[in-house]
Amino acid sequence: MVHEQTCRSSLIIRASSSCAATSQKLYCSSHFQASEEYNRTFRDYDANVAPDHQDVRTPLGRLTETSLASRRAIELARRRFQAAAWMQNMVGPLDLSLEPTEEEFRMCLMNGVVLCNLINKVHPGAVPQIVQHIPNSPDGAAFQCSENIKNFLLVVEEMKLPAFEVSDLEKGGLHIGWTAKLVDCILSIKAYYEWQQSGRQELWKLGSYKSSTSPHQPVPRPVVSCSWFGSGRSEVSISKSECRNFNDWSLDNVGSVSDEYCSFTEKSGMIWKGHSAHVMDSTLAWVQHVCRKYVDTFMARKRNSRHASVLGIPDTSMPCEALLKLVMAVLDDKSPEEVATLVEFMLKKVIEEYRQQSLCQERESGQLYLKSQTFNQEVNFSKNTNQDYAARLESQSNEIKDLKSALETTRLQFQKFQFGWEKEMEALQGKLQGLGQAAAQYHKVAAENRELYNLVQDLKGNIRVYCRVRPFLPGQRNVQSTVDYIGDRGTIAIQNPTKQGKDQRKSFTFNKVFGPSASQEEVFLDTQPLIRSVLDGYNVCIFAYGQTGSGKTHTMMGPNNPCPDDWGVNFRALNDLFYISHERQDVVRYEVAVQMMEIYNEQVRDLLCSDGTNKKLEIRNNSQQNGLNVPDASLHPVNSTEAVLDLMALGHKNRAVGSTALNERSSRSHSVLTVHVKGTDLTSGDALRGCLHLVDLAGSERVDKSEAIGERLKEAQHINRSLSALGDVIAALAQKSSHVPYRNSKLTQLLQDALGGQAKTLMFVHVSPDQDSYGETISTLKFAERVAKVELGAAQSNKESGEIRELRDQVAYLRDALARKEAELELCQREHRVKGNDKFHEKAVNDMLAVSSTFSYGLDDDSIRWQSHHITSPDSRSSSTTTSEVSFPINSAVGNSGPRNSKARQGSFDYDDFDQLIPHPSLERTRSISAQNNGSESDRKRQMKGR
Ligand SMILES: Nc1ncnc2c1ncn2[C@@H]1O[C@H](COP(=O)(O)OP(=O)(O)OP(=O)(O)O)[C@@H](O)[C@H]1O
Repeated sequence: MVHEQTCRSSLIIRASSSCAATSQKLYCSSHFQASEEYNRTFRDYDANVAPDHQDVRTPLGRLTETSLASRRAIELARRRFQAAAWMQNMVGPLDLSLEPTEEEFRMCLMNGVVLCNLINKVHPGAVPQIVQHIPNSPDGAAFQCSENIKNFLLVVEEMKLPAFEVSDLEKGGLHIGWTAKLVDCILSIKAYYEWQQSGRQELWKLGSYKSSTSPHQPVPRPVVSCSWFGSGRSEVSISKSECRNFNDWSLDNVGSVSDEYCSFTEKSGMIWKGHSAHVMDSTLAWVQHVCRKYVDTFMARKRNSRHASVLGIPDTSMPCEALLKLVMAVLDDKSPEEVATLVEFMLKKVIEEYRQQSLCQERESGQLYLKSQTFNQEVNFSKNTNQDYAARLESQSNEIKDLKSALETTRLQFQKFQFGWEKEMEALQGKLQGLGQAAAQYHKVAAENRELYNLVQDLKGNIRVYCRVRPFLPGQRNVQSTVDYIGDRGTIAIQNPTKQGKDQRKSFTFNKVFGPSASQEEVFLDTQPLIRSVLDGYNVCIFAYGQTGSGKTHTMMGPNNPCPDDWGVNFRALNDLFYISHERQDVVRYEVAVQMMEIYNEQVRDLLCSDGTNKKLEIRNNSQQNGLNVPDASLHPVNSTEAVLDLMALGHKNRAVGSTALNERSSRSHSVLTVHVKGTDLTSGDALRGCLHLVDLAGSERVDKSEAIGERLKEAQHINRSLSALGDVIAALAQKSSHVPYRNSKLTQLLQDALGGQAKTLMFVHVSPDQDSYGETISTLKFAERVAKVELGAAQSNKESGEIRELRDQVAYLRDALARKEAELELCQREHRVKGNDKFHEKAVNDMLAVSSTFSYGLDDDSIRWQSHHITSPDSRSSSTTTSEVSFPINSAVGNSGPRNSKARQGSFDYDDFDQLIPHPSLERTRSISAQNNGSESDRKRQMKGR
């Protein structure tokens, strides 16, 4: 079914009858359903879209020619604007507004330069030479115009694009739309250009193109399938650009397809050709009215979105308006029968299309909805996150505030404490000063206390005698004891079972008597104060006396491998010594050293000699420099009881031990452990010396009873002799004899400084309860009683002031010098005797002897004496000597500074040698004193020098 119109291109639509029938039904249904809504929305349309043309619209919606012309004018204007915009874009900038009038549009194109540039842009080189403006030439503009436009139109013609007349540019028009051809031409170039840009994948259907014989390149015509009307059954061939967007399908498109470039597709069976607009008859007007109503429905829906859900059509008016125009153009030349079918078909297509689009949009909106949901969730999440962050931030800022306030509080508290501490420090400083004063006072009081303490000890007696009765040994049970009674006040009664009457019982009194059951600790208790005296600078001697097997070693050492309870006096004394020295370490610094010797057969042996040679030692009581009586014995510094015990173990190993008939362990030597203590007062710097002799004497048994013979007899005799000498010394001390026989035995010689008046002595007298030992017991107790009655007078501490030390040094120095000179003199005398008649040597010796002097000193009367012996004859055997003596006092006693034997205190020296060898400042002082006291001596010395 084809219908053609002559004045304009016509659209030929082929549709199947079945489609038409279906469309008819749809149309009727939608018509009656929408009639009410149409009447309402039509009025809205008149008010919004065409308010100036309400007078030409009948209640049934008839359209007049005026309204169509008006719409056409609008459409033409839109196409013009579109063309102008595209030209600006392609070859701009142009002297052309966005919405140019038709005259402006013509003026812009009139010289043809824009057109040539445009065609060259689309088809480069299409117009090889563009005539530019020729100034100062009256015909230049006309020439330019004709040449450029002619060339442009040639190219357009070759490209089979819609052209225009040159006259269309040369003069303006009086009717609306006189630039329509110009606009059509531009837009067709635009369409071609866009097809070109798309890659030419579709056919260009706007017309045949010239072959390669054309001076320009062939331009293929694009064929664009528009899916606007359905899926293959019906298609409308139209410019691709005009189908790109549904909104673009406006009156411009209608105008475009109204030209003859709309074509025909065999597939769809529909042909659309351009045709001229005619006045429609009443049927057509009715159809148009229906379309109009349809359009107006969308308009109303645009304003009221709830209608969109009813019809499922996109909420836009422009496509509907374009559709209306299209329908009007299509139905323009149709018969009423054809119109009905065609319209129904078209409406059906429209509805389907819109439904599909609606579905797409729903899908899109669904996706959009999902996206928006996701987005909303993300927004909510981020909002929540932000809220969390904000909450955290707030809590952190609150914490910071709390911390700041806590810091401030702490700072204030610290300041408060600091202030308090400063106050306390001041108070403490005051207290410290007070304590310092108290400490000084304490030292003073402590010193006084020490003096008082030792005074009390002195009052108790410097020789104390304690008696200890040994218990019966295992196996001696049921044996009657000789000890009859032991009283509280140091009384012991010994009974003789073999005698009767007053001779049967003898009593003795000592400082204390310990019975057989007395423990080691009890025995030591009264010894303890003496240990303190050692540290105060006193000499202390503790010795155990008694017959063999009476328990001396047990008291002093304890049994073999003793437990602490069985420790003897030695262990306990040393323990106390170190304990007290440690207690006083802040006041006095003590140095402790140990010697251990034995006296065996009147020979002194070193028990701590590391090489085990047990060499014999000399006792030198005048060795005052270091306070050692036996300076050659090894001296071991110690700082603990354990160290002393180790040394004692070594000493006992070296001690000579033999067995006798009385006691297997009986030792036949006196053991002497001497602990030397040297203290330095940390405050005053005063030095003190003390020593503690711990003596385990050999057994005092009678020789006949011990049944010893040979070597043992000799040992026993030595032991008895030394014990007898000890008794003699004690007796001499008791009688205050001027001579005390210390040198009668090595034992008394060794213990001389501990037995004299300046020492404290404690003797443990041991008694065996055996009846067999009665005689020994009585003699032992008698000896002990004699000792107990000795009054030594006040003990003296070995403290040295600076002056005493100086004098002591001086004396020692002089003694050394004397010893040297004596050795020299003896050597000379020996030589003289050898050479006999050698006059020369004789004279020399005589000279020397003539000036020799003997220096003697003594401290007994707190003075130093100086005696000079002048030899007047060279023959020593017949020489006569004159003696002069000088003595001068010293401020304080030096102590036991030398032997009382006058021989030991004398030496000879030469005055001249004395001057040369002894440049001692103290001697100068001595000599000056000597000179003052004995002028004749110095005179004589000068005479000797002169000679
Ligand atoms: N008080 C005591 N308690 C218990 N046992 C003791 C006591 N005194 C001594 N003995 C014991 O008596 C024995 C002889 O003692 P000890 O060896 O001490 O005598 P001694 O006088 O030292 O003899 P010696 O002169 O031969 O050295 C030892 O077995 C000892 O254990």
